[in-house]
Amino acid sequence: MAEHPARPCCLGWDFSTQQVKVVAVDAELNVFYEDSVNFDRDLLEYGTQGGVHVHEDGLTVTSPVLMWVQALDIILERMKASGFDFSQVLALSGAGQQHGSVYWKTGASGVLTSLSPDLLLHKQLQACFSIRDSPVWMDSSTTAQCRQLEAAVGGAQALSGLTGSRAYERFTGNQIAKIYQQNPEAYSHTERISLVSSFAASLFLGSYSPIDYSDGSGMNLLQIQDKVWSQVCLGACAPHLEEKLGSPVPSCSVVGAISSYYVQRYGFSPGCKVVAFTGDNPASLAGMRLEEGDIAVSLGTSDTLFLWLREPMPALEGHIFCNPVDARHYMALLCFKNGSLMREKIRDESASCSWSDFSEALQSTEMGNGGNLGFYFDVMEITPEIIGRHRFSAENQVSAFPRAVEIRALIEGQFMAKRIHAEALGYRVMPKTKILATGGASHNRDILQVLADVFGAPVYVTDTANSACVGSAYRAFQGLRGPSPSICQA
Ligand SMILES: O=C(CO)[C@@H](O)[C@H](O)CF
Repeated sequence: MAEHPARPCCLGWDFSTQQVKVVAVDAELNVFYEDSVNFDRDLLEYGTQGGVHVHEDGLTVTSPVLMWVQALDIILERMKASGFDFSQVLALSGAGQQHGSVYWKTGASGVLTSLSPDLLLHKQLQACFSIRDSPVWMDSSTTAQCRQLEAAVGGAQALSGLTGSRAYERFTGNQIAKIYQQNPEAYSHTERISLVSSFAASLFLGSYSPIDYSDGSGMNLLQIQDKVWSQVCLGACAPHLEEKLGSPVPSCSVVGAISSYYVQRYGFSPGCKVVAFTGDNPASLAGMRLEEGDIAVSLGTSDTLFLWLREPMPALEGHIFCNPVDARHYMALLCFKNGSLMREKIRDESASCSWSDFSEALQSTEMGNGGNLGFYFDVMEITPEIIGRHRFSAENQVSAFPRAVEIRALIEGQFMAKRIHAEALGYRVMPKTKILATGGASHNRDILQVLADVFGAPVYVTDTANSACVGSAYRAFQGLRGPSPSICQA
């Protein structure tokens, strides 16, 4: 086998909804290796669609936890077969789809700490989970538990002020409450509850990894200011929950050295460090190298805004998480369901299905659209909860606009809504603000010009395909540097 030159690196993992992915990043931050296992394509025996099972009630959505474990086995075996030099891995970190949860059965820690290097992980962990089908972020079956939690803390705004979000069905505390209420025996046989991120870190550690502040902010359980579990929220969800969760840690913490399983089976260095894993969106914020005052706008099927905040103002819309890069700061996520599908509908109706006609309409109309405003929600919007098309001239509400006015009204309305909701969460445009645009619509310069005009800031286009993985590798390097008193300790 040709000798590869030594190339010290960090690995970044992403345990996402549809796949497990890994990148290797060298000291110059170049990605020189990547691989992925797609659950639907490569693990047919689990029968998932989009990596999940949607249950008959149409609300419950789960993923088989052993599928995630087996995907990791496949990637590691492929890396080994390709001659990847694991001894050069200085540290690793990773991301997981947010809000999903893993339930380790009583006694599982004994298996995790004594893994045999002669066997694959999924063969050894078969009996380690009290819940074999983990609830994931697409689940919306816990509305009753959401109302119970909000009532326990004094309402939706009170919960948002405490944990960064009002109660959401996908948030982990509500999922745990449902399992406790509907499957108390499984809950009583659970010794540890992980997020997908800390579950993945546990596989590498060979012991239970703590939950990090940033992903823990997506549970409706963590007090985001004090960075401790909220006793009133824990108590409202399930008994003895704090001991099952363990104590949360700063996101850039080194949580331990890699398990001897990987040293003996794959040739990792015994000194390889494991840095706390976090949620996919916090990891993406790191991967996009966002700084204070910056915004990342993902213009896809739904539009997602990533904000870096110093002084958050928790609201009933959007989510505030502890910042994964600087524990003194925060990040916010705003999701808008009426994104590209809405833009495509108006393109078809008012620009003859042509993006070039759409662009010409934006070029032929002035910023401010002569005082005409439009808000377009053909599906029930998340932010805020509203549906329908609403048009206003400078004088009053109207039922239609000329074609070119309609197009500018759509785009200006979408971006003004983003700025208004961002500022409601405490975001402020700063002189150094950069806007990073990604996703389909970021290929249209005329749409980006409106984005720049609305925010009064320069717009840069970025590719975020690997952002969660690459961000995780960056965070592994950050963890290696050791806790900077200012930014790693809250
Ligand atoms: O629910 C979400 C964020 O709150 C999603 O972006 C998941 O993190 C996707 F995995």
